[in-house]
Amino acid sequence: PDTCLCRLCTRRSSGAAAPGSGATIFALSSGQGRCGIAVIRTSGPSSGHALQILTAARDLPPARHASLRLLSDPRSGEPLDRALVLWFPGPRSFTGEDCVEFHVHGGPAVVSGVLQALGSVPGLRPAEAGEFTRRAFANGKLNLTEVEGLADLIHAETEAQRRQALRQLDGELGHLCRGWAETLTKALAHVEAYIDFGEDDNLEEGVLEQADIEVRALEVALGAHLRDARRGQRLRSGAHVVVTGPPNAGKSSLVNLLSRKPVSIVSPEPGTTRDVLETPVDLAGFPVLLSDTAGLREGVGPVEQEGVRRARERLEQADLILAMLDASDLASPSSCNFLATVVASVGAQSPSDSSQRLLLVLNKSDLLSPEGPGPRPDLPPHLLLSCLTGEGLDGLLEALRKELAAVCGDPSTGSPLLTRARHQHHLQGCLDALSHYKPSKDLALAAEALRVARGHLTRLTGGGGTEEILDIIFRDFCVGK
Ligand SMILES: Nc1nc2c(ncn2[C@@H]2O[C@H](COP(=O)(O)OP(=O)(O)OP(=O)(O)O)[C@@H](O)[C@H]2O)c(=O)[nH]1
Ligand SMILES: [K+]
Ligand SMILES: [Mg+2]
Repeated sequence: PDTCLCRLCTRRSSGAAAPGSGATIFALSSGQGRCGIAVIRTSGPSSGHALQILTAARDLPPARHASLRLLSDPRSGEPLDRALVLWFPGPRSFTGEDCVEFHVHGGPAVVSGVLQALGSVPGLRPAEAGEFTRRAFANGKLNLTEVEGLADLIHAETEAQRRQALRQLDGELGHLCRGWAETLTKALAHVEAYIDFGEDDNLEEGVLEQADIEVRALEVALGAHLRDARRGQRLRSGAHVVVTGPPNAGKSSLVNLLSRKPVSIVSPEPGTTRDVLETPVDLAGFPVLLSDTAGLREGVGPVEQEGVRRARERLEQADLILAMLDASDLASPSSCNFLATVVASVGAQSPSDSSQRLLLVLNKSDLLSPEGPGPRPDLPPHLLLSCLTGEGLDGLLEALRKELAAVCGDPSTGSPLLTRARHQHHLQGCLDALSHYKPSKDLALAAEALRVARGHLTRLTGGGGTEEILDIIFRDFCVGK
Protein backbone atom coordinates (compact mmCIF):
# COMPACT_ATOMS: atom_id res chain seq x y z
CA PRO A 1 0.00 0.00 0.00
CA ASP A 2 1.03 3.58 -0.58
CA THR A 3 2.47 5.40 2.36
CA CYS A 4 2.04 9.08 2.77
CA LEU A 5 4.31 11.49 4.57
CA CYS A 6 1.54 13.98 5.04
CA ARG A 7 0.85 14.84 8.67
CA LEU A 8 -2.85 15.15 7.96
CA CYS A 9 -3.08 11.55 7.07
CA THR A 10 -5.00 10.15 9.98
CA ARG A 11 -7.17 7.56 8.35
CA ARG A 12 -7.22 5.39 5.32
CA SER A 13 -10.11 5.07 2.93
CA SER A 14 -13.44 3.78 4.13
CA GLY A 15 -12.36 0.41 2.82
CA ALA A 16 -15.33 -0.05 0.59
CA ALA A 17 -13.34 -0.35 -2.62
CA ALA A 18 -13.41 -3.67 -4.38
CA PRO A 19 -10.41 -5.79 -3.52
CA GLY A 20 -7.63 -5.57 -6.06
CA SER A 21 -8.94 -2.42 -7.70
CA GLY A 22 -5.52 -0.96 -7.06
CA ALA A 23 -4.71 2.60 -7.87
CA THR A 24 -6.88 5.59 -7.28
CA ILE A 25 -7.59 7.30 -10.58
CA PHE A 26 -8.43 10.90 -11.36
CA ALA A 27 -9.50 12.86 -14.43
CA LEU A 28 -11.33 15.89 -15.70
CA SER A 29 -14.86 14.55 -16.29
CA SER A 30 -16.46 17.59 -17.88
CA GLY A 31 -15.52 18.70 -21.39
CA GLN A 32 -12.13 20.14 -22.28
CA GLY A 33 -11.70 23.85 -22.72
CA ARG A 34 -12.73 27.06 -20.97
CA CYS A 35 -16.06 26.73 -19.12
CA GLY A 36 -17.90 28.02 -16.06
CA ILE A 37 -17.50 24.96 -13.89
CA ALA A 38 -15.30 21.93 -14.49
CA VAL A 39 -15.75 18.62 -12.68
CA ILE A 40 -12.71 16.58 -11.67
CA ARG A 41 -13.33 13.09 -10.31
CA THR A 42 -11.34 10.52 -8.41
CA SER A 43 -12.13 6.87 -7.75
CA GLY A 44 -10.30 4.37 -5.59
CA PRO A 45 -9.16 3.73 -2.03
CA SER A 46 -7.06 6.91 -1.70
CA SER A 47 -9.88 9.25 -2.77
CA GLY A 48 -10.72 10.33 0.77
CA HIS A 49 -7.07 10.86 1.55
CA ALA A 50 -6.61 13.01 -1.56
CA LEU A 51 -9.59 15.11 -0.52
CA GLN A 52 -8.15 15.62 2.95
CA ILE A 53 -4.81 16.65 1.52
CA LEU A 54 -6.17 19.12 -1.03
CA THR A 55 -8.52 20.71 1.51
CA ALA A 56 -5.87 20.61 4.26
CA ALA A 57 -8.49 19.19 6.60
CA ARG A 58 -8.41 16.37 9.10
CA ASP A 59 -12.04 15.44 8.53
CA LEU A 60 -13.87 14.45 5.43
CA PRO A 61 -16.95 16.50 4.55
CA PRO A 62 -20.35 14.85 5.13
CA ALA A 63 -20.99 12.14 2.55
CA ARG A 64 -22.98 13.07 -0.59
CA HIS A 65 -23.31 16.75 0.38
CA ALA A 66 -21.83 19.65 -1.51
CA SER A 67 -19.35 21.56 0.69
CA LEU A 68 -17.43 24.71 -0.15
CA ARG A 69 -13.70 24.26 0.47
CA LEU A 70 -10.46 26.02 -0.32
CA LEU A 71 -8.25 23.74 -2.40
CA SER A 72 -4.50 24.19 -2.18
CA ASP A 73 -1.46 22.54 -3.61
CA PRO A 74 -0.16 20.08 -1.00
CA ARG A 75 3.46 20.68 -2.00
CA SER A 76 3.57 24.47 -1.87
CA GLY A 77 0.47 25.22 0.17
CA GLU A 78 -0.53 27.65 -2.58
CA PRO A 79 -4.30 28.20 -2.88
CA LEU A 80 -5.72 26.83 -6.16
CA ASP A 81 -9.45 27.55 -6.08
CA ARG A 82 -12.49 27.81 -3.84
CA ALA A 83 -14.52 24.82 -4.95
CA LEU A 84 -17.49 22.61 -4.19
CA VAL A 85 -16.38 19.16 -3.11
CA LEU A 86 -18.46 16.01 -2.86
CA TRP A 87 -17.42 12.88 -0.99
CA PHE A 88 -19.00 9.58 -2.08
CA PRO A 89 -17.76 6.75 0.15
CA GLY A 90 -18.09 3.38 -1.59
CA PRO A 91 -20.04 1.34 -2.33
CA ARG A 92 -22.72 4.03 -2.81
CA SER A 93 -20.94 5.78 -5.65
CA PHE A 94 -20.87 5.63 -9.45
CA THR A 95 -17.95 3.19 -9.52
CA GLY A 96 -18.73 1.44 -6.24
CA GLU A 97 -15.37 2.65 -4.90
CA ASP A 98 -14.63 5.71 -2.77
CA CYS A 99 -15.11 8.69 -5.08
CA VAL A 100 -14.60 12.43 -4.85
CA GLU A 101 -15.86 15.17 -7.15
CA PHE A 102 -14.23 18.60 -7.25
CA HIS A 103 -16.42 21.22 -8.91
CA VAL A 104 -13.85 23.88 -9.68
CA HIS A 105 -13.89 27.07 -11.73
CA GLY A 106 -13.38 26.05 -15.33
CA GLY A 107 -10.28 28.07 -16.28
CA PRO A 108 -7.50 25.96 -17.79
CA ALA A 109 -5.00 27.07 -15.10
CA VAL A 110 -7.31 26.05 -12.25
CA VAL A 111 -8.05 22.68 -13.85
CA SER A 112 -4.42 21.86 -14.55
CA GLY A 113 -3.42 23.08 -11.06
CA VAL A 114 -5.90 20.74 -9.37
CA LEU A 115 -4.97 17.84 -11.67
CA GLN A 116 -1.28 18.36 -10.86
CA ALA A 117 -2.02 18.56 -7.15
CA LEU A 118 -3.92 15.27 -7.35
CA GLY A 119 -1.06 13.70 -9.31
CA SER A 120 1.32 14.58 -6.45
CA VAL A 121 -0.71 12.58 -3.92
CA PRO A 122 0.76 9.10 -3.44
CA GLY A 123 -1.39 6.32 -4.84
CA LEU A 124 -3.10 8.53 -7.43
CA ARG A 125 -2.63 8.38 -11.18
CA PRO A 126 -4.47 9.80 -14.22
CA ALA A 127 -7.38 7.67 -15.41
CA GLU A 128 -7.42 5.95 -18.77
CA ALA A 129 -10.28 6.27 -21.26
CA GLY A 130 -13.45 4.69 -19.89
CA GLU A 131 -11.76 3.61 -16.66
CA PHE A 132 -14.42 5.02 -14.33
CA THR A 133 -17.16 3.12 -16.16
CA ARG A 134 -15.01 0.02 -16.31
CA ARG A 135 -14.68 0.06 -12.55
CA ALA A 136 -18.43 0.57 -12.20
CA PHE A 137 -18.90 -2.51 -14.38
CA ALA A 138 -16.28 -4.54 -12.46
CA ASN A 139 -18.03 -3.66 -9.19
CA GLY A 140 -21.44 -4.71 -10.48
CA LYS A 141 -22.83 -1.16 -10.64
CA LEU A 142 -23.68 -1.47 -14.34
CA ASN A 143 -24.09 -4.47 -16.59
CA LEU A 144 -22.68 -4.55 -20.08
CA THR A 145 -25.81 -3.38 -21.90
CA GLU A 146 -26.08 -0.52 -19.41
CA VAL A 147 -22.46 0.42 -20.09
CA GLU A 148 -23.30 0.49 -23.80
CA GLY A 149 -26.34 2.63 -23.02
CA LEU A 150 -24.14 5.08 -21.13
CA ALA A 151 -21.68 5.27 -24.04
CA ASP A 152 -24.57 5.90 -26.42
CA LEU A 153 -26.06 8.53 -24.13
CA ILE A 154 -22.77 10.43 -24.07
CA HIS A 155 -22.65 10.29 -27.87
CA ALA A 156 -26.38 10.77 -28.55
CA GLU A 157 -26.97 13.51 -31.11
CA THR A 158 -30.71 13.28 -31.72
CA GLU A 159 -33.80 13.05 -29.53
CA ALA A 160 -34.58 9.48 -30.53
CA GLN A 161 -31.01 8.36 -29.84
CA ARG A 162 -31.09 9.97 -26.41
CA ARG A 163 -34.37 8.26 -25.52
CA GLN A 164 -33.11 4.89 -26.69
CA ALA A 165 -29.78 5.22 -24.83
CA LEU A 166 -31.53 6.23 -21.63
CA ARG A 167 -33.79 3.20 -21.82
CA GLN A 168 -30.79 0.94 -22.28
CA LEU A 169 -28.94 2.66 -19.43
CA ASP A 170 -32.00 2.05 -17.28
CA GLY A 171 -31.34 -1.62 -17.86
CA GLU A 172 -34.38 -2.59 -19.91
CA LEU A 173 -32.51 -4.85 -22.31
CA GLY A 174 -30.49 -6.40 -19.49
CA HIS A 175 -33.68 -6.99 -17.52
CA LEU A 176 -35.29 -8.74 -20.47
CA CYS A 177 -32.23 -10.98 -20.95
CA ARG A 178 -32.10 -11.89 -17.28
CA GLY A 179 -35.76 -12.91 -17.43
CA TRP A 180 -35.06 -15.12 -20.44
CA ALA A 181 -32.00 -16.63 -18.75
CA GLU A 182 -34.15 -17.46 -15.70
CA THR A 183 -36.64 -19.26 -17.93
CA LEU A 184 -33.79 -21.36 -19.29
CA THR A 185 -32.41 -22.06 -15.84
CA LYS A 186 -35.81 -23.33 -14.74
CA ALA A 187 -36.19 -25.51 -17.84
CA LEU A 188 -32.69 -26.85 -17.28
CA ALA A 189 -33.53 -27.73 -13.68
CA HIS A 190 -36.57 -29.65 -14.90
CA VAL A 191 -34.63 -31.56 -17.53
CA GLU A 192 -31.85 -32.38 -15.07
CA ALA A 193 -34.38 -33.56 -12.51
CA TYR A 194 -35.83 -35.82 -15.14
CA ILE A 195 -32.38 -37.17 -16.01
CA ASP A 196 -31.72 -37.93 -12.32
CA PHE A 197 -35.13 -39.13 -11.19
CA GLY A 198 -36.92 -39.91 -14.43
CA GLU A 199 -37.86 -43.37 -13.32
CA ASP A 200 -39.02 -42.25 -9.85
CA ASP A 201 -42.67 -41.91 -9.11
CA ASN A 202 -41.88 -38.92 -6.89
CA LEU A 203 -41.34 -36.63 -9.84
CA GLU A 204 -44.27 -34.37 -10.65
CA GLU A 205 -46.25 -35.18 -13.74
CA GLY A 206 -45.64 -33.14 -16.84
CA VAL A 207 -42.27 -31.68 -15.82
CA LEU A 208 -40.80 -32.06 -19.28
CA GLU A 209 -43.93 -30.82 -21.00
CA GLN A 210 -43.82 -27.63 -18.94
CA ALA A 211 -40.17 -27.03 -19.85
CA ASP A 212 -41.03 -27.62 -23.47
CA ILE A 213 -43.82 -25.04 -23.47
CA GLU A 214 -41.56 -22.44 -21.89
CA VAL A 215 -38.68 -23.03 -24.28
CA ARG A 216 -40.95 -22.79 -27.33
CA ALA A 217 -42.46 -19.53 -26.02
CA LEU A 218 -38.97 -18.18 -25.53
CA GLU A 219 -38.08 -19.07 -29.12
CA VAL A 220 -41.02 -17.02 -30.35
CA ALA A 221 -40.00 -14.02 -28.22
CA LEU A 222 -36.37 -14.21 -29.38
CA GLY A 223 -37.48 -14.44 -33.00
CA ALA A 224 -39.61 -11.31 -32.63
CA HIS A 225 -36.73 -9.35 -31.13
CA LEU A 226 -34.33 -10.50 -33.81
CA ARG A 227 -36.69 -9.32 -36.51
CA ASP A 228 -36.43 -5.88 -34.91
CA ALA A 229 -32.66 -6.03 -34.72
CA ARG A 230 -31.73 -3.90 -37.71
CA ARG A 231 -34.01 -1.13 -36.49
CA GLY A 232 -32.11 -0.61 -33.26
CA GLN A 233 -28.80 -0.57 -35.10
CA ARG A 234 -30.14 2.04 -37.52
CA LEU A 235 -31.23 4.17 -34.60
CA ARG A 236 -27.72 4.01 -33.21
CA SER A 237 -25.76 4.65 -36.40
CA GLY A 238 -28.24 6.42 -38.68
CA ALA A 239 -30.85 5.32 -41.23
CA HIS A 240 -29.92 5.53 -44.92
CA VAL A 241 -32.28 7.86 -46.75
CA VAL A 242 -31.61 8.24 -50.49
CA VAL A 243 -33.13 10.94 -52.70
CA THR A 244 -33.68 9.73 -56.24
CA GLY A 245 -35.63 10.68 -59.36
CA PRO A 246 -35.18 11.89 -62.92
CA PRO A 247 -32.84 14.83 -63.66
CA ASN A 248 -33.94 18.26 -62.51
CA ALA A 249 -36.76 17.01 -60.28
CA GLY A 250 -35.24 19.12 -57.48
CA LYS A 251 -33.43 16.36 -55.56
CA SER A 252 -30.47 18.53 -54.61
CA SER A 253 -32.82 21.38 -53.66
CA LEU A 254 -34.56 19.00 -51.23
CA VAL A 255 -31.28 17.71 -49.75
CA ASN A 256 -30.16 21.28 -49.10
CA LEU A 257 -33.53 22.12 -47.58
CA LEU A 258 -33.54 19.11 -45.23
CA SER A 259 -29.92 19.51 -44.16
CA ARG A 260 -30.24 23.31 -43.87
CA LYS A 261 -26.91 23.80 -45.63
CA PRO A 262 -25.73 23.99 -49.26
CA VAL A 263 -24.55 20.38 -49.56
CA SER A 264 -25.22 20.03 -53.30
CA ILE A 265 -25.05 22.30 -56.33
CA VAL A 266 -28.49 23.31 -57.60
CA SER A 267 -28.84 24.46 -61.20
CA PRO A 268 -31.39 24.46 -64.04
CA GLU A 269 -29.06 22.20 -66.01
CA PRO A 270 -30.17 18.55 -65.96
CA GLY A 271 -27.38 16.22 -64.87
CA THR A 272 -25.85 18.61 -62.33
CA THR A 273 -25.28 16.03 -59.58
CA ARG A 274 -22.92 13.22 -60.52
CA ASP A 275 -21.31 11.85 -57.36
CA VAL A 276 -23.25 10.51 -54.41
CA LEU A 277 -23.22 13.25 -51.76
CA GLU A 278 -23.86 12.00 -48.24
CA THR A 279 -24.62 14.22 -45.27
CA PRO A 280 -25.65 13.36 -41.69
CA VAL A 281 -28.86 15.12 -40.62
CA ASP A 282 -31.31 15.04 -37.75
CA LEU A 283 -34.69 14.40 -39.37
CA ALA A 284 -37.61 14.72 -36.95
CA GLY A 285 -35.37 13.51 -34.11
CA PHE A 286 -33.96 10.52 -35.94
CA PRO A 287 -30.34 10.22 -37.07
CA VAL A 288 -30.17 9.99 -40.85
CA LEU A 289 -27.47 9.69 -43.49
CA LEU A 290 -29.04 11.59 -46.38
CA SER A 291 -27.70 10.87 -49.88
CA ASP A 292 -28.17 13.07 -52.93
CA THR A 293 -27.70 11.16 -56.18
CA ALA A 294 -27.50 11.73 -59.92
CA GLY A 295 -30.79 12.00 -61.83
CA LEU A 296 -31.69 8.67 -63.41
CA ARG A 297 -31.59 8.73 -67.22
CA GLU A 298 -30.05 6.79 -70.09
CA GLY A 299 -28.13 7.82 -73.19
CA VAL A 300 -25.73 10.32 -71.63
CA GLY A 301 -21.95 10.73 -71.57
CA PRO A 302 -19.64 8.37 -69.67
CA VAL A 303 -19.22 10.60 -66.60
CA GLU A 304 -22.93 11.05 -66.01
CA GLN A 305 -23.47 7.36 -66.79
CA GLU A 306 -21.08 6.51 -63.97
CA GLY A 307 -23.08 8.86 -61.73
CA VAL A 308 -26.27 6.99 -62.63
CA ARG A 309 -24.57 3.66 -61.85
CA ARG A 310 -23.52 4.96 -58.42
CA ALA A 311 -27.01 6.31 -57.82
CA ARG A 312 -28.54 2.87 -58.49
CA GLU A 313 -25.96 1.21 -56.25
CA ARG A 314 -26.73 3.61 -53.41
CA LEU A 315 -30.44 3.07 -53.93
CA GLU A 316 -30.02 -0.62 -53.13
CA GLN A 317 -28.58 0.24 -49.69
CA ALA A 318 -31.40 2.65 -48.80
CA ASP A 319 -33.61 2.02 -45.79
CA LEU A 320 -35.96 4.75 -47.02
CA ILE A 321 -36.20 6.08 -50.58
CA LEU A 322 -37.35 9.64 -51.23
CA ALA A 323 -38.59 9.31 -54.82
CA MET A 324 -38.94 12.74 -56.39
CA LEU A 325 -40.67 13.91 -59.54
CA ASP A 326 -41.34 17.30 -61.07
CA ALA A 327 -45.11 17.74 -60.58
CA SER A 328 -45.31 19.89 -63.71
CA ASP A 329 -43.52 17.29 -65.82
CA LEU A 330 -45.27 14.01 -65.01
CA ALA A 331 -45.96 13.07 -68.61
CA SER A 332 -42.31 13.19 -69.72
CA PRO A 333 -40.63 9.90 -70.69
CA SER A 334 -38.12 10.15 -67.80
CA SER A 335 -40.95 10.62 -65.26
CA CYS A 336 -43.00 7.74 -66.70
CA ASN A 337 -39.97 5.51 -66.84
CA PHE A 338 -39.08 6.32 -63.21
CA LEU A 339 -42.63 5.57 -62.03
CA ALA A 340 -42.72 2.31 -63.94
CA THR A 341 -39.37 1.05 -62.66
CA VAL A 342 -38.17 2.39 -59.28
CA VAL A 343 -41.50 3.41 -57.73
CA ALA A 344 -43.41 0.37 -58.97
CA SER A 345 -40.78 -2.16 -57.90
CA VAL A 346 -40.42 -0.86 -54.33
CA GLY A 347 -44.17 -0.30 -54.03
CA ALA A 348 -44.76 -3.92 -55.03
CA GLN A 349 -42.97 -5.21 -51.91
CA SER A 350 -45.28 -6.08 -49.08
CA PRO A 351 -45.14 -3.37 -46.43
CA SER A 352 -44.73 -5.95 -43.68
CA ASP A 353 -41.33 -7.20 -44.78
CA SER A 354 -38.73 -4.99 -43.24
CA SER A 355 -37.00 -4.16 -46.53
CA GLN A 356 -37.07 -0.77 -48.22
CA ARG A 357 -39.71 1.87 -47.77
CA LEU A 358 -40.53 4.65 -50.23
CA LEU A 359 -42.09 8.12 -50.10
CA LEU A 360 -43.20 9.60 -53.42
CA VAL A 361 -42.78 13.38 -53.51
CA LEU A 362 -44.06 15.62 -56.31
CA ASN A 363 -41.95 18.75 -56.25
CA LYS A 364 -42.45 22.17 -57.86
CA SER A 365 -46.11 22.30 -56.86
CA ASP A 366 -45.79 26.07 -57.28
CA LEU A 367 -45.73 25.51 -61.06
CA LEU A 368 -49.15 23.81 -61.10
CA SER A 369 -51.91 26.18 -62.05
CA PRO A 370 -54.45 26.56 -59.21
CA GLU A 371 -57.45 25.79 -61.44
CA GLY A 372 -55.87 23.21 -63.73
CA PRO A 373 -56.14 19.47 -63.19
CA GLY A 374 -53.96 18.19 -60.35
CA PRO A 375 -51.39 15.42 -60.76
CA ARG A 376 -52.39 12.29 -62.67
CA PRO A 377 -55.17 10.32 -60.96
CA ASP A 378 -53.37 6.98 -61.49
CA LEU A 379 -50.40 7.97 -59.30
CA PRO A 380 -49.58 5.96 -56.17
CA PRO A 381 -49.93 7.81 -52.80
CA HIS A 382 -47.75 10.91 -52.85
CA LEU A 383 -47.01 14.25 -51.20
CA LEU A 384 -46.96 17.65 -52.89
CA LEU A 385 -44.01 19.91 -52.17
CA SER A 386 -42.39 23.08 -53.36
CA CYS A 387 -38.73 23.43 -52.46
CA LEU A 388 -39.01 26.97 -53.81
CA THR A 389 -41.78 28.22 -51.51
CA GLY A 390 -41.47 25.65 -48.71
CA GLU A 391 -45.11 24.68 -49.12
CA GLY A 392 -45.72 21.06 -48.14
CA LEU A 393 -42.50 20.80 -46.13
CA ASP A 394 -44.29 20.29 -42.80
CA GLY A 395 -46.34 17.46 -44.30
CA LEU A 396 -43.18 15.87 -45.69
CA LEU A 397 -41.42 16.09 -42.31
CA GLU A 398 -44.39 14.47 -40.57
CA ALA A 399 -44.43 11.66 -43.16
CA LEU A 400 -40.67 11.25 -42.69
CA ARG A 401 -41.10 11.00 -38.92
CA LYS A 402 -43.59 8.15 -39.35
CA GLU A 403 -41.43 6.33 -41.88
CA LEU A 404 -38.29 6.71 -39.74
CA ALA A 405 -40.10 5.46 -36.67
CA ALA A 406 -40.88 2.33 -38.68
CA VAL A 407 -37.33 2.08 -40.02
CA CYS A 408 -35.49 2.77 -36.74
CA GLY A 409 -38.05 1.65 -34.18
CA ASP A 410 -39.74 4.15 -31.90
CA PRO A 411 -37.67 4.47 -28.72
CA SER A 412 -40.52 5.97 -26.70
CA THR A 413 -42.72 2.89 -27.04
CA GLY A 414 -42.37 -0.80 -27.70
CA SER A 415 -39.85 -3.32 -26.53
CA PRO A 416 -36.16 -2.50 -25.95
CA LEU A 417 -34.22 -2.35 -29.19
CA LEU A 418 -31.08 -4.29 -30.00
CA THR A 419 -28.70 -1.49 -30.85
CA ARG A 420 -25.54 -3.43 -31.60
CA ALA A 421 -24.45 -6.33 -33.77
CA ARG A 422 -23.20 -7.94 -30.54
CA HIS A 423 -26.77 -8.13 -29.20
CA GLN A 424 -28.01 -9.71 -32.40
CA HIS A 425 -25.15 -12.22 -32.41
CA HIS A 426 -25.95 -13.51 -28.92
CA LEU A 427 -29.71 -13.66 -29.42
CA GLN A 428 -29.19 -15.56 -32.67
CA GLY A 429 -26.72 -17.86 -30.87
CA CYS A 430 -29.30 -18.48 -28.18
CA LEU A 431 -31.98 -19.25 -30.75
CA ASP A 432 -29.66 -21.58 -32.70
CA ALA A 433 -28.80 -23.49 -29.53
CA LEU A 434 -32.49 -23.88 -28.70
CA SER A 435 -33.07 -25.51 -32.09
CA HIS A 436 -31.05 -28.44 -30.68
CA TYR A 437 -33.33 -28.75 -27.69
CA LYS A 438 -35.14 -32.04 -28.34
CA PRO A 439 -35.78 -33.71 -25.00
CA SER A 440 -37.82 -36.48 -26.57
CA LYS A 441 -34.71 -37.63 -28.45
CA ASP A 442 -31.84 -37.18 -26.03
CA LEU A 443 -32.14 -35.61 -22.59
CA ALA A 444 -28.42 -35.03 -22.08
CA LEU A 445 -28.09 -33.19 -25.40
CA ALA A 446 -31.24 -31.20 -24.64
CA ALA A 447 -29.75 -30.08 -21.31
CA GLU A 448 -26.54 -29.07 -23.05
CA ALA A 449 -28.52 -27.02 -25.59
CA LEU A 450 -30.17 -25.12 -22.74
CA ARG A 451 -26.77 -24.45 -21.16
CA VAL A 452 -25.32 -23.09 -24.41
CA ALA A 453 -28.42 -20.95 -24.99
CA ARG A 454 -28.24 -19.52 -21.48
CA GLY A 455 -24.51 -18.80 -21.93
CA HIS A 456 -25.33 -16.48 -24.82
CA LEU A 457 -27.81 -14.49 -22.75
CA THR A 458 -25.36 -14.19 -19.87
CA ARG A 459 -22.63 -12.93 -22.18
CA LEU A 460 -24.99 -10.34 -23.63
CA THR A 461 -25.22 -8.63 -20.26
CA GLY A 462 -21.51 -9.14 -19.56
CA GLY A 463 -21.46 -12.17 -17.29
CA GLY A 464 -18.30 -14.11 -18.14
CA GLY A 465 -17.46 -11.45 -20.74
CA THR A 466 -14.00 -11.73 -22.18
CA GLU A 467 -11.50 -8.89 -21.86
CA GLU A 468 -11.59 -8.44 -25.62
CA ILE A 469 -15.28 -7.53 -25.71
CA LEU A 470 -14.81 -5.18 -22.78
CA ASP A 471 -11.93 -3.45 -24.57
CA ILE A 472 -14.08 -2.89 -27.65
CA ILE A 473 -16.95 -1.45 -25.66
CA PHE A 474 -14.88 0.76 -23.37
CA ARG A 475 -12.92 2.11 -26.31
CA ASP A 476 -15.99 4.27 -27.07
CA PHE A 477 -15.51 6.18 -23.84
CA CYS A 478 -13.27 9.14 -23.34
CA VAL A 479 -11.01 9.92 -20.39
CA GLY A 480 -13.01 10.95 -17.34
CA LYS A 481 -16.05 8.80 -18.19
N1 LIG B 1 -40.31 26.34 -59.54
C1 LIG B 1 -39.59 25.50 -58.81
N2 LIG B 1 -38.33 25.22 -59.15
C2 LIG B 1 -37.61 24.37 -58.40
C3 LIG B 1 -38.14 23.76 -57.24
N3 LIG B 1 -37.20 22.95 -56.72
C4 LIG B 1 -36.12 23.06 -57.49
N4 LIG B 1 -36.35 23.90 -58.52
C5 LIG B 1 -35.42 24.27 -59.61
O1 LIG B 1 -35.25 23.15 -60.43
C6 LIG B 1 -33.92 23.14 -60.98
C7 LIG B 1 -33.24 21.79 -60.67
O2 LIG B 1 -33.05 21.67 -59.27
P1 LIG B 1 -31.98 20.68 -58.67
O3 LIG B 1 -32.16 20.69 -57.22
O4 LIG B 1 -30.63 20.98 -59.22
O5 LIG B 1 -32.52 19.33 -59.31
P2 LIG B 1 -31.84 17.89 -59.26
O6 LIG B 1 -32.93 16.90 -59.26
O7 LIG B 1 -30.85 17.81 -58.18
O8 LIG B 1 -31.10 17.87 -60.67
P3 LIG B 1 -29.92 16.90 -61.17
O9 LIG B 1 -28.87 16.85 -60.09
O10 LIG B 1 -29.42 17.59 -62.37
O11 LIG B 1 -30.53 15.59 -61.46
C8 LIG B 1 -33.21 24.30 -60.35
O12 LIG B 1 -33.22 25.38 -61.25
C9 LIG B 1 -34.05 24.61 -59.11
O13 LIG B 1 -33.96 25.98 -58.76
C10 LIG B 1 -39.50 24.08 -56.89
O14 LIG B 1 -40.06 23.61 -55.91
N5 LIG B 1 -40.17 24.95 -57.71
K1 LIG C 1 -30.10 20.21 -61.99
MG1 LIG D 1 -28.87 17.37 -58.18
